[in-house]
Amino acid sequence: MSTIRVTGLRVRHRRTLALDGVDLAFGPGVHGLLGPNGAGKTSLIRVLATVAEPDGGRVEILGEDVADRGPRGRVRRHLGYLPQEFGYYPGFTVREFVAYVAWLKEMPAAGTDAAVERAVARVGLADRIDAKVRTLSGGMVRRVGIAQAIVNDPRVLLLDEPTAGLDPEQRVEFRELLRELGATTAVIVSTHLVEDVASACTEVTLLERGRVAYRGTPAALAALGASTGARGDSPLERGYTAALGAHRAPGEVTR
Ligand SMILES: Nc1ncnc2c1ncn2[C@@H]1O[C@H](COP(=O)(O)OP(=O)(O)OP(=O)(O)O)[C@@H](O)[C@H]1O
Repeated sequence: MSTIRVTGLRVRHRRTLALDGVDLAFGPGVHGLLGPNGAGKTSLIRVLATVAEPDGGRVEILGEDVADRGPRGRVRRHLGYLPQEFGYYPGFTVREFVAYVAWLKEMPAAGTDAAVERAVARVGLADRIDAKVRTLSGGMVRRVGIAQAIVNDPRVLLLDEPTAGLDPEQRVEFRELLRELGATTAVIVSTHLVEDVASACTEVTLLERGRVAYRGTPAALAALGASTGARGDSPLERGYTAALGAHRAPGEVTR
């Protein structure tokens, strides 16, 4: 059984069809979500995070249909979510903020202190745990965002552009953490950086204008680029361009 199963998913924002009948399934592993601006990545992640309701289709997470309130509440305890724009309380310390999220996720109070310390240590901020969030750099705040997403040891972890704002060293560390988490968790990461996909992802889903343009391993995507002679500075970039080109109507201009 897949951890996440999405069938015929449709999401509309006013006149824009952000997701147009998407069928996808995800199990444990690190799943990279790629696609041009406006492809529908954030719309998909928000529906999976149960913060947005779809306009059509079905979303099952951990075997539960999240359209129903009861199952949705149960599923939320097993979700971790880092939105693209992540709101936090600057006056809280790292410890207070992550503990607050643990409380929101209805974690049993007894284990919370240890879980908060563990999550903060995993993102490399143990020495700043009692610092106020407002005193941290942008990259560190991003790591606090990741800590709050993993504090409940989620079975489904949804990260919307988590590497934005991280420096190269932090990115390398973050990818290691992703690989570790992916061993047991269904991790879905949207990113514009093909390097994130190359090194950390077990599978790639490429969205384009609300549809799935490609699904496969990073190696298969890179191979696609090699066989078509598409544009790009790395094998994966060439694969990305080739997959988009194949999905678009013939003769259409590449954005
Ligand atoms: N609140 C909104 N109101 C109107 N249109 C929206 C809204 N949110 C998204 N859209 C539109 O829906 C489409 C999909 O947007 P979405 O943010 O899901 O794409 P994305 O792949 O995450 O893009 P990006 O890479 O730029 O973050 C786009 O055409 C976007 O303009």
